[in-house]
Amino acid sequence: MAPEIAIEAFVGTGKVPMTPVDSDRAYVTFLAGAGHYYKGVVGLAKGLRKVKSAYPLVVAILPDVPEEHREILRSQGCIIREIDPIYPPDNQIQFAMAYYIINYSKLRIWNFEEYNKMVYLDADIQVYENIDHLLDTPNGHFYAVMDCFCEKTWSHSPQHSIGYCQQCPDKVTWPAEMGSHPPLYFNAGMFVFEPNRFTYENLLQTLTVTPPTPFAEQDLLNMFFQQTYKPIPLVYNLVLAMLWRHPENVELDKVKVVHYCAAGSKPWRYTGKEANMEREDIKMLVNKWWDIYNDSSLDFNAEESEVSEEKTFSLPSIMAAVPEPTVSYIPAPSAA
Ligand SMILES: O=c1ccn([C@@H]2O[C@H](COP(=O)(O)OP(=O)(O)O[C@H]3O[C@H](CO)[C@H](O)[C@H](O)[C@H]3O)[C@@H](O)[C@H]2O)c(=O)[nH]1
Ligand SMILES: O[C@H]1[C@H](O)[C@@H](O)[C@H](O)[C@@H](O)[C@H]1O
Repeated sequence: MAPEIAIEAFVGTGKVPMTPVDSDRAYVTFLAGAGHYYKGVVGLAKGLRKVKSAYPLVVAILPDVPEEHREILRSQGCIIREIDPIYPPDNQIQFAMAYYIINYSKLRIWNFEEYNKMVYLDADIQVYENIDHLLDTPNGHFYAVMDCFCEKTWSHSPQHSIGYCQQCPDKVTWPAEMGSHPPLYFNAGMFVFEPNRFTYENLLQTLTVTPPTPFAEQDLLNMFFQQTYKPIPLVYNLVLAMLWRHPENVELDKVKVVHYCAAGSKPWRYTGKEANMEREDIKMLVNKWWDIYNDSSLDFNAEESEVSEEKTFSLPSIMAAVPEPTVSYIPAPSAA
């Protein structure tokens, strides 16, 4: 049976609010390392400007991001929020990608209590239509898009082993002999959440007693928010593999948010040589990303912007009052 998708709240009219917006709402992304992901954040900041989002983009940033990258992000109007890394308990585990270990640090965003509601977006995401209405969704739920289990990064999973995917649950049904049906599982590249200190501490506490698993913080978040998770339509996070795995579920012209997560699809690394990367729809989406990235008319203009500078400058003083709970640090492999 197809799962219930929470669409009633999505009245996205395409209209952009003209009145001053709540300063306790924002978009947030996460940045680690000295590689090229900062380009993703630049692209995202420009993409949000292009769709006339009324809310700022906060960047949860790890200490290993070089100063010149931080400077570029500031010059693009991003609000830089320093975070410390978070690592899971020590364990011999093979992550789906070795660098996923660093993604546990994303959990710090629950501590951004100066915001009541945020939309999290990975740096390899681009927003092509205004999605500010996601910040009007009723509180008390964790909103995200259901993932697909068909790519080989999922080969560790029982779902993948029998060819089951929640995107087409009737094609291969879940066999009774494999136990109870697995709960719905979301992709953690995009989600709507409420920062909250209690949730934050609870998440970190849960992490200390949860052995790491292949999809790192994505698995942890799925477990933690299982009861409050509400699936939202895939137009809010098109995981690219959906294009070749479940084309019948995708209406590309309606997609608002594209997630360049398929192997070889990150626009700043795209060569077209990896599997599926020569598809016309992929080429079109990669070009569309570059068009925004290269569009200098979308560069941040402090005078035109209504993003509150006050907020930018008041952050350190707010956060100075909030001590970070202790977690263990270990060196992480870097993502190219
Ligand atoms: O060196 C890095 C690696 C990651 N990131 C940040 O972490 C995010 C997640 O990394 P990927 O985009 O490479 O991850 P995928 O899209 O392949 O993976 C999926 O699984 C991951 C499991 O850790 C996360 O949950 C992620 O959000 C989800 O989309 C990036 O977008 C970026 O914001 C960096 O800044 N630098
Ligand atoms: O959640 C995962 C993740 O985003 C991976 O990067 C991608 O390869 C998978 O297809 C997806 O299911």
